[in-house]
Amino acid sequence: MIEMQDVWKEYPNGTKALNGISIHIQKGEFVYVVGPSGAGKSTFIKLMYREVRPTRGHIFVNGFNIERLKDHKIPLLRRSIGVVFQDFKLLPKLTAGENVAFALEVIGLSPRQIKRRVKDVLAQVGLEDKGDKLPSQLSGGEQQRIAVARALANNPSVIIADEPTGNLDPDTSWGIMRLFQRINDRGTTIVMATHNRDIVNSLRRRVIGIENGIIARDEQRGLYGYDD
Ligand SMILES: Nc1ncnc2c1ncn2[C@@H]1O[C@H](COP(=O)(O)OP(=O)(O)OP(=O)(O)O)[C@@H](O)[C@H]1O
Repeated sequence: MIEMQDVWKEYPNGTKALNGISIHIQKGEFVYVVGPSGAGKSTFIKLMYREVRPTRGHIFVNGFNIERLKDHKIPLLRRSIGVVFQDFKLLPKLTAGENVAFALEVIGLSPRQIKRRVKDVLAQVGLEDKGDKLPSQLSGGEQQRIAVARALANNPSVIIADEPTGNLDPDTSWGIMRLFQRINDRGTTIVMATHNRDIVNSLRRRVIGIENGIIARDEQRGLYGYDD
């Protein structure tokens, strides 16, 4: 499902972000990516949806060969992956429902199919009654739920989340985690970079620790393991 073979990433300014990463993540897994600031977590995650390209190595995601993928095939890859960010990245002038619909309109569904799918994913995140609100009219936790609904819209086999609880208070963060858990229970793979020690130590799952651009540890039911 997600495989990296000896992947290196050096940014154009010479920063060596990843120095030989090999990893295999199977369908249905729930994986935390942890490590000190600047260790390479975001780079590791961005490689999966080809936001950045590896300097060398091989990456396969959902059957796509990432480094060989032609530009016009990138949307196909991204439709098979839902991405959730720390700062939600909702379009501010669109309502919650329109933000979700936007992810669907690019794939050519009919207006009726879009409407039904938007309703369905908003219900999955518990916000079926907030579809008409603008992001600015929603709390941080609600905005993140809408972002999760948008990530779910195309029924992806993987959800990739980069610090999804980083801007949320503890209670709201747990609400988002319960949502990810439910999504994972239905078979969707979750890869989540996080600095949230409490969550990693309480909701025990596979932990991949990245330090200085390499995999320092990879544990089933691991712990957070850092003091930050
Ligand atoms: N676009 C870029 N150009 C140059 N250097 C970059 C770029 N993006 C990241 N880096 C550098 O690559 C290294 C790894 O960064 P990355 O964002 O992957 O780390 P991280 O583990 O996600 O950090 P954090 O926990 O602070 O988000 C850092 O030294 C960072 O400064």
